[in-house]
Amino acid sequence: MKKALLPPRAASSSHKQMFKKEELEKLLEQHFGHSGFRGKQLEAIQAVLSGRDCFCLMPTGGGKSMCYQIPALAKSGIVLVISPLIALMENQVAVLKKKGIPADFISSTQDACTREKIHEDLDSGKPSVKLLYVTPELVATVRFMTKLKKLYDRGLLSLIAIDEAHCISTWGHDFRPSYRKLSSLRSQLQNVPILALTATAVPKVEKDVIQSLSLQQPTILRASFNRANIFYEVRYKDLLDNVYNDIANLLKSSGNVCSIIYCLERSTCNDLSDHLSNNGISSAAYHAGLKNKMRSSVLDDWLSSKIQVVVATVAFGMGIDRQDVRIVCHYNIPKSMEAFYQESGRAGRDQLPSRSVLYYGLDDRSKMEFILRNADVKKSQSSSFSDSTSKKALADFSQMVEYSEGSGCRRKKILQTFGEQVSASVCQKSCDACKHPNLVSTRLGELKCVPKFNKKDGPAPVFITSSFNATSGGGNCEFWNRDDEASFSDGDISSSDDGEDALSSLASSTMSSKSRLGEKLKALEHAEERYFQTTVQKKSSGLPDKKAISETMRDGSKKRLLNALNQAQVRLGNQLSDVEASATFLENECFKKYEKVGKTFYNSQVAATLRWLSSCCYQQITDRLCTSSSMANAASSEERLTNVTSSSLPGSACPVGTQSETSRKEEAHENVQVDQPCSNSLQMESPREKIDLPPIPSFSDFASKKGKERQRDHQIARGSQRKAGEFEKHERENPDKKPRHR
Ligand SMILES: Nc1ncnc2c1ncn2[C@@H]1O[C@H](COP(=O)(O)OP(=O)(O)OP(=O)(O)O)[C@@H](O)[C@H]1O
Ligand SMILES: [Mg+2]
Repeated sequence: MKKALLPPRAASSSHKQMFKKEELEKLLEQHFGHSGFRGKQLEAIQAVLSGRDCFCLMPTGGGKSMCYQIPALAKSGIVLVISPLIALMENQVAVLKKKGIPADFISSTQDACTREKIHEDLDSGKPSVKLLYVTPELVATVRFMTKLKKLYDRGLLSLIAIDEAHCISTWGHDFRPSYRKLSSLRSQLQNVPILALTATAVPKVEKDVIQSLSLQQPTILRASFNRANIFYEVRYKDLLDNVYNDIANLLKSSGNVCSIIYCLERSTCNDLSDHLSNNGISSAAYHAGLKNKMRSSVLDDWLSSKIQVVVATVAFGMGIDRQDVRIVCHYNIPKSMEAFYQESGRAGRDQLPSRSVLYYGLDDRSKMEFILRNADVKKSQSSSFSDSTSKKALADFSQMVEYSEGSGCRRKKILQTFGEQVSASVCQKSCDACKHPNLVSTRLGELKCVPKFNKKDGPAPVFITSSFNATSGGGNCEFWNRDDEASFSDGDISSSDDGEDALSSLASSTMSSKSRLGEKLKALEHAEERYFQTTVQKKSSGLPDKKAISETMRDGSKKRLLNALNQAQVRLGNQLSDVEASATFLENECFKKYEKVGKTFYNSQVAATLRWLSSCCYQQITDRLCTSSSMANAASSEERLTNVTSSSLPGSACPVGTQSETSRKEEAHENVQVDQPCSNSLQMESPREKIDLPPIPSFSDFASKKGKERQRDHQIARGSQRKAGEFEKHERENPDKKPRHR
């Protein structure tokens, strides 16, 4: 049956209704229990209620949602809220419903029946819903746009609010291609006011948002970005004995308060979370490598205070709305001040005193610079990404380096980055530099004595660890995730009706990373080569403390080797007699060889061994591990190693160091070692017997071998219909095992 149409939309005067401050305050009090408006809330609300477009810049936790929630209560009709994440929508709708405010969201995660009910309500001519949350993908579909136009024609659309509006700008730190599709809203729904909300204050982003959305003479509101309740602090990893312990102590001494620790890599999240749990701190890891169910349960546990600490990658991002987060730590330096501001801003949303602690490491700086320099490989397919974007990313990052390495007020630095000129008194001693200026400058002085301090423009140290998988674009490092919509899990963004778009962009993005793989490998190889040439040759006598290999690091390596050995067992279908002892043995090999030259070389050797384990055959492993009897000696040899001084290291029962050193890097290193003061002690570790062991492949050999294997698999798959059928069947039966684009 055809639904009765309401008269054409109410006169535009209804859009220009004026509301007094007192009336709006009453709504705020009645529905939300707040006594007064904050920041620019009142101005934003009055602007949109008077029918004007509005661009509203307010800090994280500043109360931007209220700018569209109050108008929804003040006026008839529906406020359409466009939001980037389903989790964010679900959260807000649940809170509003609890308060008795009619709100709903439409997403692919709902069952058909729920969605149908919402559509029926919208079509009814008198919808009960006041706030309707949708994703940008849904807005871009013809079906939904037709529905919106109908609402508009009936005068039932009172406001379009675009939350996290910076996602529309490629200059922002959270660009989402789907936000681009919102640019047609203005022309399709001409008289509805648009409210763009963001906490990203870079002037270029502001301009871009206003232009992209075609906002008409918008009211532009900018609140101060000062988060006065957050104490900012930087700790220097290179000056700490053990960063994990430092974090554990920080959390314990703060009374096990609600905290978030951001890490760059998934493996760090797991390791650090384990460490904290072992130290009696209730914590869990959260990253994209976990299954959806696991992630939801971690999030639920954290939101309900079952666990207090989440150790997460940036996957734990927008929309996390727990009010009482007291500490936000960054275990690795973020890529930009915008990202840092957003992430640290998740602390103290209840306005109570909170802390931001950034752990700054010189290796982290080099690593991030390397990633940013090579970011165009990952993003080459994006039309809007170019070389200059990579330069911009490096420039943005340099602000974080200045923040960390500067002795001035941290708060001032943050605010200045966002174009806010502030007086010296703004901080009120609520950052480490203002509160303990002498201590901060002493630490900076010590930092400058760390040898790698001045190596700013040099090559990045070798950091190709097991968790940095170049063939998948650094799959375990979630640095790119927030920028790469295709990388979100099904539950994060709406698949809506334009799934094909998402699929094609996924495919093209995968293609691009493959086609640029050679380039990336070259860059990696080049960086390694230069590193070995410059750093190793420059080495003078002695090993500075900071290069020493700690027990924690050794334990971490053993764990990684153990994992790799377990994976190798699964891959080869063969069992090793004692995997733990094998891992200990392999770690010992790395340690004995590189203890004298420091952790970078040690890490590099561990990484090479991990790569080797992922591609070698069973015979090669057993050869390298000598015999099972030698293995038995490994554990006891390790005990000895931890207790003896470096100069008295005994030779191992196994022929460590006798393998043919085919890795180019290792050869280079060995050659250089001849001139090193430590070479003698390394030579002391001469083998008892000579056995030719299989080579450890260099990173590029490893990657190209993997590439060839993939190509071969592909050809086989293409050549055999039957096999392809089987593969598809397997994929259907094991949906969870489908490769993710991450
Ligand atoms: N006027 C107010 N008085 C007191 N509390 C308020 C007021 N306005 C909003 N809040 C509270 O502040 C908290 C943060 O609000 P909101 O989630 O809207 O912030 P936001 O600006 O959207 O932050 P983000 O950028 O992180 O999304 C909420 O708990 C909200 O209830
Ligand atoms: Mg918000």
